[in-house]
Amino acid sequence: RGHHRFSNEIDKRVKHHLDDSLKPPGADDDKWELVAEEGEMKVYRKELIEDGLICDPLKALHSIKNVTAREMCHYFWLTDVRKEWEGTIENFSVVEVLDELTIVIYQTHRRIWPSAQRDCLYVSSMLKVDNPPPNGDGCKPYDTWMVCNFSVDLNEANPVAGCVRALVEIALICQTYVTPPADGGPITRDCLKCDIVYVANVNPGGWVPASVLRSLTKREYPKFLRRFTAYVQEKTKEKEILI
Ligand SMILES: O=S(=O)(CCO)c1ccc(-c2ccc(C3CCCC3)c([C@H]3C[C@H]3c3ccccn3)c2)cc1
Repeated sequence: RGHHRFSNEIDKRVKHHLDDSLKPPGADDDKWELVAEEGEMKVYRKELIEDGLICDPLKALHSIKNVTAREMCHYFWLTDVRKEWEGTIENFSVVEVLDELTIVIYQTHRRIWPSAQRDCLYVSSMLKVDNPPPNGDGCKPYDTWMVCNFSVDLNEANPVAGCVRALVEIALICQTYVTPPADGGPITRDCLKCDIVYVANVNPGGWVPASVLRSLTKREYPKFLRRFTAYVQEKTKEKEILI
């Protein structure tokens, strides 16, 4: 991984997510509200208003079979396939390449009537976590990968006129669990499980009706997690295991 002007910022945010985001809700004292539950997927939210804007933190836990942490993060980070699973952005472009796993993305979101359209400009970095904190239930993950997306204030070349800049601080933290086959045979996809923690802190950057935004997030995050995880399972099922 190359060193660049955002390296220290990335390290700081990765440390924050490992110290804070990996904890399951309920471990810490603050009140997470379960807003959606479908099978292994649990989506939590906290109500938070900053400067009069709805900035509700979101934390989702999920566990999916047959894929690795690296594969989940790879397909989340890779812009070539972004449109295959991301249904709420209108357009995006890679503004800058910082190293082989770190880029800057500019994207516009579909407008939410009656508020103005939003755009985001953020660093997106994928990395393997070398020394993950031990998790509660005792069994050690095979490996831990993360994608960190956070807003930066750069002079975007040609922002879409009329957009209000939303600020994002997002992490996808994935851990692979491998159950070797009893007969000592090779590891196949049905030996794999990937536990996911997805955290999203989005500041809308300006006024959006509270009821509209809250019902949108309550619907869109579970939909995104359902669609994205199914996409990765489908995309990898005939492929060599990337671990
Ligand atoms: O995980 S990612 O990095 C994937 C790359 O795209 C990500 C996910 C979500 C967002 C985002 C940005 C803006 C908004 C709002 C704020 C006011 C108007 C738009 C929302 C709210 C609306 C919620 C939402 C949740 C899930 C999907 C889309 N929409 C979410 C940004 C990045």
